Amino acid sequence: MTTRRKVLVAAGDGIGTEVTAAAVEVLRAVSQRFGLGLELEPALVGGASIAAHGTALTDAVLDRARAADAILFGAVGDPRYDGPDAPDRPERAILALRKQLGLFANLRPVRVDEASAGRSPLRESIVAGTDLLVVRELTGGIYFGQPRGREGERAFDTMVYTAPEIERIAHVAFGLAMRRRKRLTSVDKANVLDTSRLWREVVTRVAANYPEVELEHLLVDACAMDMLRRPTRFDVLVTGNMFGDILTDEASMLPGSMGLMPSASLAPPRPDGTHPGLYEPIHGSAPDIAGQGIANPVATIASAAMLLRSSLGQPEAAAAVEAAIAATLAEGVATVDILGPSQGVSTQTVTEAIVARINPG
Ligand SMILES: NC(=O)C1=CN([C@@H]2O[C@H](COP(=O)(O)OP(=O)(O)OC[C@H]3O[C@@H](n4cnc5c(N)ncnc54)[C@H](O)[C@@H]3O)[C@@H](O)[C@H]2O)C=CC1
Ligand SMILES: CC(C)CC(=O)C(=O)O
Ligand SMILES: [Mg+2]
Repeated sequence: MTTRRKVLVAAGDGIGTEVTAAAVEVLRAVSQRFGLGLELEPALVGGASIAAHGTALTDAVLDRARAADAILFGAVGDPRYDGPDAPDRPERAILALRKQLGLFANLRPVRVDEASAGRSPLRESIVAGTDLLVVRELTGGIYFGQPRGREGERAFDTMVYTAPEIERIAHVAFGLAMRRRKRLTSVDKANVLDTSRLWREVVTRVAANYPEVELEHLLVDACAMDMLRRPTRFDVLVTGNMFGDILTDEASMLPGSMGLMPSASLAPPRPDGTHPGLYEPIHGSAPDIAGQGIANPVATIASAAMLLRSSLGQPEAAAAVEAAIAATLAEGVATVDILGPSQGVSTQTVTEAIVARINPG
């Protein structure tokens, strides 16, 4: 198998820089322990790139992203560039990377383990045992549809999906369901939207290739409710770009924090079976806590584990990182979003505890 090892590290803004620095420490430790020879190359994106170059994503960084074996991404978003006169919007960087690199499949696992199960008995009784995977279509839908624009007091966006776009994400989701508990929930708004009626038709068609998978269709509003009422009933969910974005922020409250939610954004596989991919926590730059050293680094470190497995073909190294995260949380070492201000520790303390478990030397 080809040795893949060049990782572009695009930290971005706000807590993106803090949680990415933590994941880099972990990648260095795992590289040392497993002799991976990882090359970690920093790159400016988002507000940091606007400040330096006037644009959220330079062509040079896009070229480096194309050439890398994988990308570790923090988060973009900076209130300084929210206004109408801003030279660019930081968020354009992540949207452009997804589109330009063809990262159409966004996998967002949600697991509730002992350590993160709710701290109230009622909550624990609902969420314990949750193990679901949201497969979000990432390069189509309303975030990319044309036309879009603003005409004075009127603004518009367009939701577009084509059958081939739906078909390929459906195949990814059915394939993953086959390797899990063989249940797939397709989430749409077919009672209102034409794009959703096509979505439902195409997913049903693709299902014929996977007779062992039990398929159900669920409207997105009902899904939002059931995600909180009975999350353990879900195995794999497949949905469009915006619904997947919203449902996964909601799902982060099952383990208890956005800071526990990793993600992988994948392009079609290479001949050796690995995928070009971008790996990022599902959260944003969190300006409300940026600079305080209290951001939860677990989502980004768990994203780095996904990177090792899916883009670099290093399942043992990935498992070592995941085991170190689980052991650290189980021992009660966690940030304030999990344990509250009196017991929560800093980003650095959690990171050091994870690194120490990977590389005790
Ligand atoms: N992929 C990306 O780069 C994303 C960028 N954004 C951008 O981030 C900026 C802030 O957006 P928000 O709506 O505030 O969403 P956010 O995800 O940054 O924060 C939402 C809430 O969760 C908390 N939180 C998030 N991550 C955390 C962590 N690791 N540890 C502890 N607490 C955490 C924050 O403190 C905040 O209270 C915006 O500019 C938005 O556009 C938002 C989502 C994804
Ligand atoms: C810029 C946004 C679309 C990013 C986001 O919220 C996400 O991907 O979860
Ligand atoms: Mg989001």
